[in-house]
Amino acid sequence: MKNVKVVVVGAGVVGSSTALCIAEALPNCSVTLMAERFTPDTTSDVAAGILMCSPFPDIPLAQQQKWFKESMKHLLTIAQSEEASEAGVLLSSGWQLFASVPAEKKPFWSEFVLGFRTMTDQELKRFPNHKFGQAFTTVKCECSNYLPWLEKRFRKAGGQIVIQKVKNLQELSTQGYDVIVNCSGLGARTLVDDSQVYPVRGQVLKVHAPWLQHFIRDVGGQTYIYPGMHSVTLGGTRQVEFIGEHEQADDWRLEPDPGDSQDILERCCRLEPSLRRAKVLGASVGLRPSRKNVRVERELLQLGGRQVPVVHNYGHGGWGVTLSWGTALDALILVKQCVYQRLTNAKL
Ligand SMILES: Cc1cc2nc3c(=O)[nH]c(=O)nc-3n(C[C@H](O)[C@H](O)[C@H](O)COP(=O)(O)OP(=O)(O)OC[C@H]3O[C@@H](n4cnc5c(N)ncnc54)[C@H](O)[C@@H]3O)c2cc1C
Ligand SMILES: O=C(O)CCC(=O)C(=O)O
Repeated sequence: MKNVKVVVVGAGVVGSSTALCIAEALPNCSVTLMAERFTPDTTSDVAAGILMCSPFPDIPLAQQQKWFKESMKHLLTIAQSEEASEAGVLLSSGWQLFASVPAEKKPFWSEFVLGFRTMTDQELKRFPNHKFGQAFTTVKCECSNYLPWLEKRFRKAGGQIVIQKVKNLQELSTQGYDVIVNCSGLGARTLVDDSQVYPVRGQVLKVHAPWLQHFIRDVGGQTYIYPGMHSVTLGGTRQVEFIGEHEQADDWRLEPDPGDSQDILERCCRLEPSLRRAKVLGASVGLRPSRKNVRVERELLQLGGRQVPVVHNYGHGGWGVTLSWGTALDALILVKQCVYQRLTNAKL
């Protein structure tokens, strides 16, 4: 008999990873993954899925390093196993370029990717507009494969799937859930009334260019070329304005913009001229669930006449694939605390 009912709201890469971690670690709990949209209709399905990251300003770097390291370890294990093709997880090598020499010559995650080094002058020659570059091997995670793979593993661990929009957390309490895990991404704006989460629109193109084997990322220019399993992803856009030092975004358009597509293709062709002969397969748009700092914490809420613990795990912005497994493991620790409290209180 399953003694504690846990519900995870949200089936993007963050919710699916979190639900799987809980289901595998707590076999005596009943775990339900509930969402309005599943793959292939989530923001996560739009992601290029490359493991890199920009830091969040107010979260200790050591914690962010741990998240990166855990995700990398998990995905590298898959990439090096016979599951790699089904899970859509592969190694990806290439270059990250800078127009001028950056103050920080190494990102905070440099020791967790493979073979991180500064590019040689010889390598930089083909990029005359860039003065500095880094070469390394990271992981690329194709969410169109990875999300169904996570879902399959979740079901195997005894998890249940429910397709449903949650109007408010009270209804989950009324349905008898003992612990609520909120992985609703941008949906947290309405679900938990968090106006700190905002959409940052991103558009990408998929092209057929099987001759490309290396990624190229222009850090300042928002331009990237990521060869993958099925196609090459070209990006990107980051539709956001700065009001003073604060980002402000109100672009909710989900349909691809032909002007953006043209601009992306132009920028990518400047970096990699062979793309002029590539066949464009399509364009897609996602709204990054951005927040100054990702929220991984728990609180106790009064819902429908009883106190219910809620664990939050949302607001990963442009780096949700990268941080998904690391933050899921931290959310699991918080869920374990809630379950422990629930069981010890129940005995009193
Ligand atoms: C163009 C683009 C490229 C990107 N590339 C990368 C990359 O290379 N690497 C990387 O790390 N990240 C990348 N990202 C960022 C990444 O896509 C996001 O950080 C990630 O998808 C966030 O995952 P999530 O699970 O939090 O949100 P989502 O994928 O948006 O999932 C949210 C889930 O919550 C559900 N939900 C919301 N509200 C409710 C509700 N009220 N009731 C029920 N269900 C609800 C939704 O239906 C959905 O299932 C990219 C993003 C974009 C747009
Ligand atoms: O920025 C990148 O290079 C990777 C893609 C991404 O994370 C994004 O577009 O948000």
